[in-house]
Amino acid sequence: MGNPITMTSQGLQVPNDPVIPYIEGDGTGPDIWRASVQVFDAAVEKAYGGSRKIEWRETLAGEKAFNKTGSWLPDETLADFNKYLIGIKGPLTTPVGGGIRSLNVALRQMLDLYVCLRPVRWFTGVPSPVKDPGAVDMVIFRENTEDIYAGIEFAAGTEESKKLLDFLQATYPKMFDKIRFGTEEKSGGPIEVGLGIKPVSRLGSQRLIRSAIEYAIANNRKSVTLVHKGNIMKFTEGSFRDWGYELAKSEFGAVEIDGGPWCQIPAGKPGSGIVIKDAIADITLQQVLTRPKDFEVIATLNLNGDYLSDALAAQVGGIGIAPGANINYLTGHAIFEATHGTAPKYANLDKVNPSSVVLSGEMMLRYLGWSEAADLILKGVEAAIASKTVTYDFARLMEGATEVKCSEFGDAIIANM
Ligand SMILES: NC(=O)C1=CN([C@@H]2O[C@H](COP(=O)(O)OP(=O)(O)OC[C@H]3O[C@@H](n4cnc5c(N)ncnc54)[C@H](OP(=O)(O)O)[C@@H]3O)[C@@H](O)[C@H]2O)C=CC1
Ligand SMILES: O=C(O)CCC(=O)C(=O)O
Ligand SMILES: [Mg+2]
Repeated sequence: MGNPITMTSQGLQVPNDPVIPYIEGDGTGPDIWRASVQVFDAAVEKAYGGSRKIEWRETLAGEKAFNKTGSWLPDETLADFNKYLIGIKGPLTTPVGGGIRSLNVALRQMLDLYVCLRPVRWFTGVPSPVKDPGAVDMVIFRENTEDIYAGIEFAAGTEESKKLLDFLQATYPKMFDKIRFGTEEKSGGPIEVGLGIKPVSRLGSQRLIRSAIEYAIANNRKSVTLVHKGNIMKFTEGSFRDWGYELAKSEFGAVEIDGGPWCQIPAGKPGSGIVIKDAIADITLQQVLTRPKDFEVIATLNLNGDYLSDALAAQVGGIGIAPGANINYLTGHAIFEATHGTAPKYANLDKVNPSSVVLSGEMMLRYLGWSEAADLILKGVEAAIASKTVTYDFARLMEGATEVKCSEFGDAIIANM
């Protein structure tokens, strides 16, 4: 049966038999879930000898939901995550161009999971394209509810896009002039311009950056870097940076160093010594490679965070080992999920690396306060990799490795706990 996790003024209240909803996911999702859930159950059993147990509750989304109910994201699924607070999911397909909008993004927005937390660290022995992967130890805080992911888009040639173009022409003629092919005259025929809106708010930016600074304080990190493209997108990404510095000063007492805008939390305050700095997104993508030690906690907008998390994962072994969480620290709601997608060409082959979901589960157990079980998962993953018993993605880059299936890698983690 199990009991729901709740949130009170004292924080998360986790029973010994919490109900945790899960979505298997599309593509490789079911293979990965089968391997991962065994690892979670084994870790909890070994850590607590039967006094604690997760009651898994399947909840539907994606293709499985559509085939069973005719809805891609049934109301019951949202109700489950609302009621049980904390869940875990596999990847869900999003078609490119037309078709349904992202169900992954929809869940984050509907539950207001404003932090996308993606830690990036290297496990000894994992093959990497960089010389010193151990230098990569970063935690990305990606804003998860705003930016162009808000989904306010108008397809070229539609009545909606024409209306918006007409509005812009009438209200902001100078700006409208910058739309290169925005009139029939300029395009030499029908107007075909897709339009998108990028909302970025002070509240949305600051709650994300606050979480990043609080994380840096709680985890003894040395810096928080605000990553943005504020030189070009001045009033969205530029404001994100400005609001970040403003918050660092007003809430954490940071003071400017070297003439600003970088600032530092002074002696005598929690987090003393932490530097809050900023970097423009394009050079950041170079510098996380060339000077990874300069980056510890990164706070950034939705799209930058999406790009950065896959790029950084490559340095520590790829998205087969890149966990994540979507969290609202105020309500306690959280959905844990891998950084990768459905990898459809490998669906039902029992082949891919389950580590991203396994380590997302490790994050979930730690979030529940079940750190003994979380530690066992880390131990199992580390030892399985050290014994070079790995899935195809690592085996193809490792000398002397034994390639195992997705399910067998799960077994190897359990055997090494
Ligand atoms: N949160 C979510 O649910 C997400 C969903 N998606 C969706 O997934 C679909 C496919 O996206 P796509 O861009 O192809 O990206 P994917 O992440 O699904 O796959 C890209 C490549 O990454 C590697 N890879 C992915 N997962 C694993 C794994 N578990 N183990 C080892 N290697 C892995 C594979 O590389 P190789 O070919 O080298 O073996 C794979 O071909 C899209 O519909 C997209 O919208 C994407 C991201 C997140
Ligand atoms: O929703 C999707 O399909 C893609 C999401 C994604 O790439 C991500 O969250 O990293
Ligand atoms: Mg992504």
